[in-house]
Amino acid sequence: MTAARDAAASDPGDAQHCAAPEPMQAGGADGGAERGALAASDAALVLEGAAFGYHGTSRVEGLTLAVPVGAAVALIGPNGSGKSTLLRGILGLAELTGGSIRVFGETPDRARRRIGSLPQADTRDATLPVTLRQVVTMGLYRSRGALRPIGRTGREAVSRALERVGLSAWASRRFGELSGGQQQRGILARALVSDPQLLLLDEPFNGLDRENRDVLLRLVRELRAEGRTIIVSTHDLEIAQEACSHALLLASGHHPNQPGHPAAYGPVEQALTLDAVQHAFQDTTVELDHHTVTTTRETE
Ligand SMILES: Nc1ncnc2c1ncn2[C@@H]1O[C@H](COP(=O)(O)OP(=O)(O)OP(=O)(O)O)[C@@H](O)[C@H]1O
Repeated sequence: MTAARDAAASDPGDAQHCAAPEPMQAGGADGGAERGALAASDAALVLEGAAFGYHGTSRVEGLTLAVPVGAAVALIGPNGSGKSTLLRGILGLAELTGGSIRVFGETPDRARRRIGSLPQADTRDATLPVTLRQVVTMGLYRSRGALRPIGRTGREAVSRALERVGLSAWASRRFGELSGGQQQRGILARALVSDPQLLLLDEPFNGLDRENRDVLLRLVRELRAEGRTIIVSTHDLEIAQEACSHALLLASGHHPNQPGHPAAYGPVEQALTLDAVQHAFQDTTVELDHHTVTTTRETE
């Protein structure tokens, strides 16, 4: 295995496998120093003791870190450690159950127009009778509202987004007729159409074939080179090493109902260490070399 995908299939809630060491400080891999050095205006995201969850219950907690503008952060952790919940919290869709959050110095609700997001593939309905172009156009509704006509500028933005992900020729196709990888790129175009400064990508590489994976990897690098900030959750640690400047590792709680917590945060080369990966993926054997990070369940 060249990724933590299989490890992530293990049950994070099994307390026997979760005899975890005390959580490392999120700033442990230089995150603290970085946070101190970053003026609020240089940070795309600042979390101070933040916790996020649902119905008053935290699902991920203890997040104290700053993400510099222009960083690409790989968000890594086993199933249930709270990756999606954190991403939803940044969008203002999961409750802030503790601490504070600032996105470009604002609350998530106020910053929402500056954020583009790609949700997990299994949260989409591909049966809707809409074309790819219509799906991408939906990305403009957040800033303009669904009832206001899109106009020429909007149509051009949609065309540019489609071109960017290499799907111009497929614009009139029904979304559900596209392959999984093309749908993924289409949703990325929807996220890009409003020219966001912060992109939240929830496991965009899951289930992609090599070609679509490479297209997406290239896009992540390009978007970052344009100065956009990206937070991408992934089970593929190679992607973190290939395309990201920073890594945030989340570990599961010690018991099924305990929230996840950060195991490490910082520049990839400092945060993505064997120790930190082992801490995050507690019931797996992890190997790390210059090129690949391999995890294997101990039971295998
Ligand atoms: N809408 C919700 N309401 C209540 N609990 C939720 C909701 N969504 C997720 N959870 C719970 O929050 C915890 C964290 O889930 P989350 O999806 O954030 O983890 P994850 O790290 O993204 O996992 P995965 O890798 O499987 O996507 C889990 O225990 C999950 O059951």
